[in-house]
Amino acid sequence: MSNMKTNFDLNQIDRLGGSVNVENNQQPQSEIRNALEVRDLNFFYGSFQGLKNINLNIEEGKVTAFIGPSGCGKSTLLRTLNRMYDLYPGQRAEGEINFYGQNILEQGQDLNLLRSRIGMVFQKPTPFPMSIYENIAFGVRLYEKLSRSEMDERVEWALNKAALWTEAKDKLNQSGLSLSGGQQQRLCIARGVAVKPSVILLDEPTSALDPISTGKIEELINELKHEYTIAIVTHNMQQAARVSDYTAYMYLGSLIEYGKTDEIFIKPQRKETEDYITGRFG
Ligand SMILES: Nc1ncnc2c1ncn2[C@@H]1O[C@H](COP(=O)(O)OP(=O)(O)OP(=O)(O)O)[C@@H](O)[C@H]1O
Repeated sequence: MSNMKTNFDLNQIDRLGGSVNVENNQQPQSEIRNALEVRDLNFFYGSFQGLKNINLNIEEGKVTAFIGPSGCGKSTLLRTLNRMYDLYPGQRAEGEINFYGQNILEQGQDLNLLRSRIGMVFQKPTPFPMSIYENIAFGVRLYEKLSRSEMDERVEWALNKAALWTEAKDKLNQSGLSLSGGQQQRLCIARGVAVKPSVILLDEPTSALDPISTGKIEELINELKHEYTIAIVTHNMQQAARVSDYTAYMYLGSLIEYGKTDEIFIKPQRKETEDYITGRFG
C-alpha cells in the first residue's frame, strides 16, 4: 500500500487526445486508446456484492452502453467510474479503474476534480434552482477564474454543445427550472460539458423524456462523441443500438458479454445475451 502512487494530477488529463503520463499504456499510439480500463472490479453495498469481477475497457471518443435487466448493476458500474458512490457511507469498490493509466480507486484523490474530468448526468433532470446562466457558470467558477466576457462565451459554448442555445439565449436569466423536461436535461448536459470533462457518464438520460426530447438527446450524444468519451446506461435496447459503438450486457452484477454494438446485437457469442436481446428474457 505504502508504495502506491497517490495524488496524481487529474488536471493533466485533458479531453480527447490530451492524455498524459501513460507510462503503463502498452498500446502503440496509432491503435485504440482507452479512456478507462476497469480491472477486477468488485463493488459492495455493505455486505451485498453489487458488482462481481468486472473487466472492461472504455475506448476514447466512443459511446459505450451498459444494458441488462433491472438490478443487474448498470448504474452501480457507472457510478464507480467517477466514484459517485463515495458520497454514500458503507459503499466500497475494490480493484482498479485506470483513467488514462491512473487508478482512481486509490486513496488521496481530489474527488471534486475527478468528477469534473468524468462528469455525470442523471436520469431525472436536476438543474440547480438558479438561472440558466448560473447553472452553467457555477461549476466553471469552481475550477477556473474567467472574466465576465469569457464566462459569457463559455456559457454560450456549452449551451451550443448541448443544442440548447437557440432555445435559451433570450432567457439566460430565467430559472433553469422554467425549462421543459427535455430542455432541463440538455441544460444538465451543458452544465457537465461546460467544465470541459474528458468523459461523460449518462445514467438513463432519456427515461423521463418524451420521444422528441429523447431524439434530440440521442442526436446530441452522436455529436458529443466526436469530442468526449461517453458511457451510457439505458433500459432501451433500441437506444443502445442507435447510439453506442460498444455494448456491455450485464446480469446479476456480472459482465456477461462486451463487444462492438453491431456484434452484440447481430451475433452475440453468449446465449444469455441472445435471450435478452431477442426479448426471450427480461
Ligand atoms: N444503495 C443501495 N444499497 C443496497 N443495495 C443497492 C443499492 N443500490 C443498488 N443496490 C442493489 O445493487 C444491485 C444493482 O443495482 P443497480 O441500481 O446498479 O442496477 P441497475 O441495473 O442500474 O438497475 P435498474 O435498471 O433497475 O436501474 C441491485 O440488486 C440493487 O438492489
